[in-house]
Amino acid sequence: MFTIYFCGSIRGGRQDADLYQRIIKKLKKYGKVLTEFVGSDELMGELDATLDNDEVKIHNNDIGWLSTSSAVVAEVTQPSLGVGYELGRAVAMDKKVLCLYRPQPDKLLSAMIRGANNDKNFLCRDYEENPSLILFSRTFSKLSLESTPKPLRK
Ligand SMILES: O=c1[nH]c(=O)n([C@H]2C[C@H](O)[C@@H](COP(=O)(O)O)O2)cc1CO
Repeated sequence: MFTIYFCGSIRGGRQDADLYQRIIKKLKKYGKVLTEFVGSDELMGELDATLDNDEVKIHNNDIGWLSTSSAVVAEVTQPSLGVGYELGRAVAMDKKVLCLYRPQPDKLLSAMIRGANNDKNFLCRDYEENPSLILFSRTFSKLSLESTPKPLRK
């Protein structure tokens, strides 16, 4: 099953939480979103309770999901240490990554994120308000095709 690890700011600031929820809803058309709670304070509260509000458990649980994910999608407009950390770990795990950024003068995107774009397995894309399904379908068909093993020639 195609699984997606979605990253979005939590302690970095929740002003884009509704947007995360809308993105997650669209992502669910392509596969299972492992971190649906990032768009919902209610789901996050439930998960935190299952993990005893223990930060080591939260961290290890997330890294476990990250390592099993087929692709990582991050909304990076609202700066977040946790999202930056997840992206670094994702690159180290050789994951396929899509970063989504809404350009704005008071929230400039880190060069460590935009500069990681290689138009191959780390994509960084600017967008306005709602990322289109076309962007996801292009990205995921590219990412999933690339990760599909090719049949061996006889
Ligand atoms: O309680 C949490 N649970 C959790 O899964 N995270 C992960 C998911 C988010 O993509 C990312 C947000 O990091 P931050 O809280 O530094 O903004 O970290 C972050 C927190 C809080 O730091």
